[in-house]
Amino acid sequence: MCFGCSPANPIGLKLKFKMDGDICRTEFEAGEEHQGWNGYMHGGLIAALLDETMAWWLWLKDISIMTVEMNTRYSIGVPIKTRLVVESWCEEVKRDRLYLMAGRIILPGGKTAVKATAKFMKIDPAQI
Ligand SMILES: CCCCCCCCCCCC(=O)SCCNC(=O)CCNC(=O)[C@H](O)C(C)(C)COP(=O)(O)OP(=O)(O)OC[C@H]1O[C@@H](n2cnc3c(N)ncnc32)[C@H](O)[C@@H]1OP(=O)(O)O
Repeated sequence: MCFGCSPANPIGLKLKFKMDGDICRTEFEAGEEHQGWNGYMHGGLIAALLDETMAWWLWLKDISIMTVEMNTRYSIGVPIKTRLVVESWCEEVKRDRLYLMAGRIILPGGKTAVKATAKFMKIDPAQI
């Protein structure tokens, strides 16, 4: 029951993903329960949004992976009760096992609030 994407997880983000060319995209609106500072989304949950969106770029291509490293650059506070667009893409594949991914959160109006890069390692699907 994935915290990011399962429709059955009562406290999950219930994200749904679509590929658009080589971009994986989802939308999310944070509520009061997702706050850190008043009015703004919690940074750890922002990282979860990006982790999940980068992971789904790979899942949608039937690649079983786990996150092994992630870096997040928070440039603008992410307001709650605001429609966010989250995008991910693949930048490089090393030795057919390590996927260097990137993602961003876009605010209404088009500004990028948060950027992330991460490494995902291909695993045996039987491991998960
Ligand atoms: C229905 C749909 C649901 C869909 C549901 C979608 C859910 C998505 C969830 C989001 C994704 C997550 O958050 S996943 C959860 C968070 N992540 C984790 O818990 C991962 C924990 N880590 C692990 O379990 C392990 O590290 C593995 C299995 C990933 C890899 O272990 P391993 O197979 O033993 O690999 P290991 O020997 O360590 O490393 C292999 C090679 O990669 C190199 N390597 C290792 N780490 C790195 C690194 N960060 N950067 C560079 N290189 C690295 C090593 O040096 C080594 O090089 P060489 O010696 O070969 O030269």
